[in-house]
Amino acid sequence: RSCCSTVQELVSQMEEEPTEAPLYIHIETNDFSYRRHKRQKEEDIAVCECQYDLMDPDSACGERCWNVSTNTECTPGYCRCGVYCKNQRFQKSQYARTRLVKTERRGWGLLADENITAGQFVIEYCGEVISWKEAKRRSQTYEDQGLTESYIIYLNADESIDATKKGSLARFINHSCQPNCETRKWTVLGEVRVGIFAKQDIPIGTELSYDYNFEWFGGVMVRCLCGATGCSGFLGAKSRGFQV
Ligand SMILES: C[S@@+](CC[C@H](N)C(=O)[O-])C[C@H]1O[C@@H](n2cnc3c(N)ncnc32)[C@H](O)[C@@H]1O
Repeated sequence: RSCCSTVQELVSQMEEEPTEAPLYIHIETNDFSYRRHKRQKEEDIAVCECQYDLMDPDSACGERCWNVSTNTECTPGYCRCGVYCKNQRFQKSQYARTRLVKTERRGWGLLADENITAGQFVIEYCGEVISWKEAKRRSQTYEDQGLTESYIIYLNADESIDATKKGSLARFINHSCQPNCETRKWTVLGEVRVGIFAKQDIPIGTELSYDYNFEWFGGVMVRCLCGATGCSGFLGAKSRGFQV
């Protein structure tokens, strides 16, 4: 189980071991048990024009890369920058260092465990990729089971990501009406994936947050405890999950 460990195993590696660690299976790529993983056709591979120049390390796929400008990762073997390509962050799980904490009134949360710079890729929101219909069914089941935390977010018009039972540490990022991170969709080897990116410089030790209003599938109505001025009052009050 090189890529999968329970959170108990992860927590036990931390210096201060919190009590009652949450139960879920830790994964670092989306789970496609529900449908087949799409196979990228060769003619669909987006190839950029970047070429790595030893004298100019910034020449490897960066801000000016065509693929970066369209939120598409380069495909290994098709990028002339080879091992120097900087545009394979999801594929290489190039996450920022983060740490799990128990917050006072919002359950678990995730802290920056290093200084994070504006625009940096923080972590991928991984979970089970399921249909919108299945997301609706599971959301009701979880609610009936008395689960107060909700971990389902939108992937696209037809599909959602459910990190309730299987997910990455991104499942612990709480909502804020004045967040320091945001979600962004990237196309990686033909599949759309969701990343959490820093909206601003985030000092080490700061709790990470994003606005659930845009991506959250919702669950039971939860009063927002983010404490921001202009707080919308409830979690995901404007999300599509509450409007359907
Ligand atoms: C994706 S989980 C976040 C991690 C969660 N705190 C945990 O302990 O696993 C979303 C849930 O966290 C809680 N939550 C997140 N942000 C919150 C906020 N601003 N105010 C109150 N509860 C919040 C809610 O119960 C929500 O359903």
